Amino acid sequence: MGDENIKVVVRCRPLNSREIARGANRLISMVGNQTFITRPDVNDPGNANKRDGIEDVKSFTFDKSYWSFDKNDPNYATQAMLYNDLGEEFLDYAFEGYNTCIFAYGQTSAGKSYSMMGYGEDKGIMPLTCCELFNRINNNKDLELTYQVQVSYIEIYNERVRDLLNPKNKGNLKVREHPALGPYVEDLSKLIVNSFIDIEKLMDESNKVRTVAATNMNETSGRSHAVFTLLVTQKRHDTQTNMDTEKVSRISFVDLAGSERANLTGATGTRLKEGVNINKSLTTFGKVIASLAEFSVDKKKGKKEVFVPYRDSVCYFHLIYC
Ligand SMILES: Nc1ncnc2c1ncn2[C@@H]1O[C@H](COP(=O)(O)OP(=O)(O)OP(=O)(O)O)[C@@H](O)[C@H]1O
Repeated sequence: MGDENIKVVVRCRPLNSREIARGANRLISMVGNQTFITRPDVNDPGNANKRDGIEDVKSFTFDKSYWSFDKNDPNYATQAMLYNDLGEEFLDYAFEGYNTCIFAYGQTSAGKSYSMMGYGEDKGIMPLTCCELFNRINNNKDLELTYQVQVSYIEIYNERVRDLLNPKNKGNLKVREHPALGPYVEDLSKLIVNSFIDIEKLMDESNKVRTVAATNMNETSGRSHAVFTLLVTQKRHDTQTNMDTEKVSRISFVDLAGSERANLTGATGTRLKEGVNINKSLTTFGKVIASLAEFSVDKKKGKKEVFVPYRDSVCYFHLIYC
């Protein structure tokens, strides 16, 4: 985005069984922070004329390109590498009192849930960050400082907000706007947790509740956006002045629903309606990010206002302010 406050990274996953069965070729390669995409018909002599004047390989530059194509490759980017690069920095900012947010965006089966949550022993950035948060808290030697950690977990499905920590609350939670604090979800549970084990238990329970349905493209396709938030309160008691001060920061992890095209997924009926809502909110996401990027450029030129369409989707009205 060209803004030092936003980092954009990309990760390439291994071919899945469906792609291997189809005899799919790898079109992606990565060098340093660059990602290259080769045209699928590059070796097809029959298409040589069509390719005239069009690049065979397109290159894209990101803050970092993670190569996770082959677990046996010495350059394979592990979950720990992603955490070390991104999660550590998040925690540093949180302890300084800043709010941070990480989104995983990509089409279904791209590896969003793998990178964010992880599967089995391959823990993703979310659990690894939570684990290290408690390591740092437990290693705190400053006797004037105490911590409180709260978590909330929501899913946004068909533009409706649902509390994953209180699934009995089936309702459609309202996103409201506080005049000073900005948007918030009304009646959302915020549970106090005292250890990483507490968080693991909550995640396990709530992930079972998450709206997941198999599509043609991914057996465990997440059909909803999921937002897990850590609210960290640092309380300092100054023994000399007998005064208390508080620093509150928020870390939000967002696992977006797949950005697939409806015809590829074989979606009909409810699945198609979901797809339409998912794409609507992802289109809004694109517009919001583009407007923020424009704002960042215009701000440098002295322009003060750019319209950012947060309200076009309940998802971004809530998320972008996280
Ligand atoms: N970096 C990786 N290394 C190894 N396997 C991976 C990696 N990323 C993804 N996978 C595997 O690819 C499959 C699809 O990944 P995942 O479920 O994370 O996709 P997704 O983007 O969350 O899809 P959806 O939007 O449909 O929920 C999973 O079986 C996962 O284990």
